[in-house]
Amino acid sequence: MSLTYKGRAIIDLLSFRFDKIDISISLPVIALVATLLYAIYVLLTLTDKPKIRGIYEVPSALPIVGHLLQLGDDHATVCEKWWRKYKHDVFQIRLGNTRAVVVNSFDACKEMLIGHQSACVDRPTLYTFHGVISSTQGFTIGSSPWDESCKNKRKAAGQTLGRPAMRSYFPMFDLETYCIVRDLVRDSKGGELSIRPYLQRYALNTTLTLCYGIRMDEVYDNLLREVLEVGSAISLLRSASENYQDYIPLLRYLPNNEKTQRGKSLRDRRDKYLDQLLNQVREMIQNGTDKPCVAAAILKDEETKLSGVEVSSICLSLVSGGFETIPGTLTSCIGSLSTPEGQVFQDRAYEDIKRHYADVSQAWAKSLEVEDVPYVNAIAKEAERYYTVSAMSLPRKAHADINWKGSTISKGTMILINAQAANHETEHFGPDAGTFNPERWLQGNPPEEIPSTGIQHFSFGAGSRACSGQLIASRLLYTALLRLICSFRIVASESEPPNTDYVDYNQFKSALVAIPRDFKVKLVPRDADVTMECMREAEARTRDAYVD
Ligand code: HEM
Repeated sequence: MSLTYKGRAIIDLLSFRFDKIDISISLPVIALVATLLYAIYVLLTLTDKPKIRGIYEVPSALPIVGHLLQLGDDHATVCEKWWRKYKHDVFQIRLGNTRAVVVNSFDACKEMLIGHQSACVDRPTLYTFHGVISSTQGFTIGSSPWDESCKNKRKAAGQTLGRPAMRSYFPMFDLETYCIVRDLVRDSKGGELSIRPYLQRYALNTTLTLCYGIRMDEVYDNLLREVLEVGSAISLLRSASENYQDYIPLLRYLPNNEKTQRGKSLRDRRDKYLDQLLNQVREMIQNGTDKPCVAAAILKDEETKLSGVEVSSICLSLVSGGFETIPGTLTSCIGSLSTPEGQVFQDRAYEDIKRHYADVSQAWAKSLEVEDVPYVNAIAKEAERYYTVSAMSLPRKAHADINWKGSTISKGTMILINAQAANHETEHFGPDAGTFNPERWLQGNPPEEIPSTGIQHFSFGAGSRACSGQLIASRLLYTALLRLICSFRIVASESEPPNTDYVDYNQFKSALVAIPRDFKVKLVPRDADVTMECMREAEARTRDAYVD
């Protein structure tokens, strides 16, 4: 076969090059350049932990950034897609220089968080959140590495949030849920409104009362809005996609580092209101008007071995633990209940409440003490599952080597729990896992709760670092839902309806805790006289309970 003119020219060119190169000099040079290039590549792909043998690594990581760009804003959804695409429910990825193991399926989350609970009890420390923002008030419990101080703080928080303490909070639950209904009645007047601000005040007042014995009566109180704004901005700075400098150290040294500056400014604003709250407690102690609360107990030196920073950290943990998670879950739950399908659930819940109690007034009073209306419990549990407000939970770190099906996840490796993926796994929850359906938790007619065996969902995490506020959270959800359902039929606005997609309802997917998109509802009174009577009773019960 004869070569074309072009082919011959290429061969000539190649042979010319080879003829001219002195092989004896060029080989070491080529080897050196190759080694250098390889060394640079290794340097740019270096991680805190070496690749874990036997655990699938998601392909196409880039030098320096690893998988950060591919993960985008919505880590939970992207990781779920990778699980389905590559058919590995547990895989490893690179967040810049940090190697992380991502756990996606229900069974794998359970195995990791419960089966290996003592080995994954640690939390990672991040440059911006731990180094900049938390430098003055200490780490919150949820971001503390597993050490003596963390154990003490968890113990102290456990006493405040545990079952025995719950009884003393009945007046607070009563007052705060009464105030939600009171202000909704006052402000709705047949029109439409956004319910989230009322629920934010509810959650924040609860934790401010526990920590400082202080509450705010106004939905748009300045201090209240400042706490919420700063808290949300900090939650955003904790996310990997918003804050590459945590994983790409070089970025920390850029001049005019905007993330560090923002972190410092948020820290200063937070210090200011925390000091203000603590000073108010000091003043109340001096005047003899202080309420039983974490800060007063510690300031009065009542049997505590905690340092000043630990006290701030506990208060901060409780305030930040509840202020977005509770309103996020409740607001989006109300969104689902307000749709035409959701209104059926509301009516059935209302029937169930009336089945359990002689009248609505008794249901209001008892909702503080027990969660015994199955339909309301089912709605709360479904809201927790469906709207997984902390989609990637709080990051964990291996405290010891973990033997994961024959592979070793070495001590110090970051572990990410994809709670959103596990909570919507069709293999576990059935084909309607992606639908808001409280009745999945019920059986029979009249409805009874299906007896719960083991872990129900991963919205509160699980195991040794599970949410410390779970008990109080479920009471807060239950009481508010019961009182709202008894008082109103909640109907979605036609012009500003809720987004009820379990991913898209969240306007900031990169934040640690979801912030639901705005929507409006119309509140149709079920029986205005009965609601008025319930409010009068609650007002009488809670009068003088807490200062404003
Ligand atoms: C619907 C409401 C809530 C949700 C969905 C929620 C969710 C979570 C999650 C996912 C974790 C991490 C668990 C893990 O790593 O396994 C956590 C930790 C924590 N939560 Fe909650 N939470 C809620 C309400 C609350 C409330 C009301 C408080 C306090 C008043 C609170 C206090 C805490 C604390 C202190 C931790 C840290 C535990 C630790 O690291 O040892 N949470 N929460």
